[in-house]
Amino acid sequence: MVDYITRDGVALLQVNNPPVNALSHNVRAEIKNGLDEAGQDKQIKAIVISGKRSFIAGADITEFKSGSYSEWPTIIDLCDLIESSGKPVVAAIKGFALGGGHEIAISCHYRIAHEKSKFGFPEVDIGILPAAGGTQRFPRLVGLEAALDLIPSGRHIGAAQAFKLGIVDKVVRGDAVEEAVKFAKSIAGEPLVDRRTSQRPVMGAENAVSLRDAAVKLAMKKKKGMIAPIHCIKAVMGSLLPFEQGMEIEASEGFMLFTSGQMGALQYAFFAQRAAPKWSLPCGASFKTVKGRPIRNAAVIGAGTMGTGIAMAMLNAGIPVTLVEQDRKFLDKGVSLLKLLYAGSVSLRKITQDQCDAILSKLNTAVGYKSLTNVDLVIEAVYENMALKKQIFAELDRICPPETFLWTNTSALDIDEIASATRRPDKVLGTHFFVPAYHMKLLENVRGKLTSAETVASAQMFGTRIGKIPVVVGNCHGFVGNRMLHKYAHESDFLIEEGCWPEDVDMVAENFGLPLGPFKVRDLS
Ligand SMILES: CCCCCCC/C=C/C(=O)SCCNC(=O)CCNC(=O)[C@H](O)C(C)(C)COP(=O)(O)OP(=O)(O)OC[C@H]1O[C@@H](n2cnc3c(N)ncnc32)[C@H](O)[C@@H]1OP(=O)(O)O
Repeated sequence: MVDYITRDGVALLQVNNPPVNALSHNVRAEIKNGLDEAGQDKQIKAIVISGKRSFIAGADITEFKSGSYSEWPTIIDLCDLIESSGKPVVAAIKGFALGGGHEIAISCHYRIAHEKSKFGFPEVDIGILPAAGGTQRFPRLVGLEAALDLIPSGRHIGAAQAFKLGIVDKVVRGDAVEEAVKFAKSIAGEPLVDRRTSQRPVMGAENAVSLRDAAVKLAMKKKKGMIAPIHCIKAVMGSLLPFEQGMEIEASEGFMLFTSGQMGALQYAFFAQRAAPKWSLPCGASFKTVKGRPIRNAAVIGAGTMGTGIAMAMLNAGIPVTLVEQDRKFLDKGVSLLKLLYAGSVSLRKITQDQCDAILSKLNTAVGYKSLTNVDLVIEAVYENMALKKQIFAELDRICPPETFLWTNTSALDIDEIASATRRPDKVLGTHFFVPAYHMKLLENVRGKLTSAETVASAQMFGTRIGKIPVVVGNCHGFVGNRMLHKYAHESDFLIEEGCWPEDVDMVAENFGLPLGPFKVRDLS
């Protein structure tokens, strides 16, 4: 799990724990053994810590449930051992240095990073905080302001920004490990006293109160209903005290999170999101046995809210899209809406004007279906009317090549009945997008009784490609998402009958953490 390699006076500890080099208990134990061995070997003058393929993506999240995250040696122990090492320790970072991996990196005396590496503290999104000294060392490395930005937000940053902030000492284009070994040799024997992060002062302390208040305000807006960001902020503020006292504050803030229901729920969601795209069918076919067909180009029928949203989701992923309407007036309206949304993204600086132009260059439009003779996929997104959908599918079946997938965006209609209008029911599937389709992550891929495994595999692959979390569901009224939503909607309606105002119901749901309350969602569709 951790290879120990010696190179001309340098000990290289290379973590090899696929898929993401999480710091499971065995890994921690082997890192500690490697540090001990290197410390005792008189021939070794410096140590490099790296990861095979990628650096370290953090603690092993499964251990927060099992409890073994707190078994000796913990990540706290490792960070202390690394920082107090008498021989220089250099982190060689490629890929991800996240969470506990980032904490290990900032406990090293130097950091050499590949230009494409990524840094972050995503703990907040799984309901905890960087509890291995991250809330204490990070402000000492980058200053209070940057720490209050990056720890409560969980945002990843690239190597260039990490260098600007002082996280990284050198950014390299070539092999970070080779560069780090070379660098480690060059600094062997140099004093380490000013390289120990925990011994540094925190920059920006004079503005502590205003920085804290701004961070709290932002966290309450951006991570509504979540308790972890506030505990992160409190722990970071503890860094203004001497290091040991700050560590105690980190531990007590961390304790409240490690025993919270939110931690359990967010970590359940972390694994559920990764499990959802893995599908299997009663016939035995599964994501392991059946390969999907890549979608090279697509058409969307209907330029309303759903159709334009779906087209945008595909355009964002670089898939050329033809947006189709029966009437030029509706088509123009849809295209204007789509352009307006992209212009909004440019003005909010989410994308540049050049990126916007490149995206829009992949958009074609058509009135009628005649031009759809060379598309891999058509997604129909007209309003929920069975007769209309069947008529469209019959026509698409006549015009599109026999291998073209014909998928329908429906939230409730019977996929088998729609498929019966075609001679290719094996290629028909329901794609239930959620409003706004360019943004919402969930995609229900609804399997009809004759939908083939290849079609399911292709829809799942397509979903992942356009940045969704695709889930295969059965063909029944309301599928899964709307069956759940119906209960939620009924309860919201009962509250209105009992005298609440819709805006009050929305406010409670939003304070709980939902981006939009139930009545605002209904207004959208
Ligand atoms: C008293 C002691 C106190 C100790 C305090 C400890 C403080 C430290 C806390 C932490 O470090 S918490 C963890 C922080 N890190 C993260 O949250 C990173 C999570 N992972 C990711 O964001 C992504 O996986 C990635 C690294 C960006 C890679 O993304 P990619 O899309 O390439 O892969 P995934 O599909 O997400 O993951 C592949 C595979 O790996 C599993 N996995 C990922 N990260 C972890 C992890 N940290 N622990 C355990 N397992 C992890 C993931 O579930 C996937 O599994 P499979 O679905 O393939 O089975």
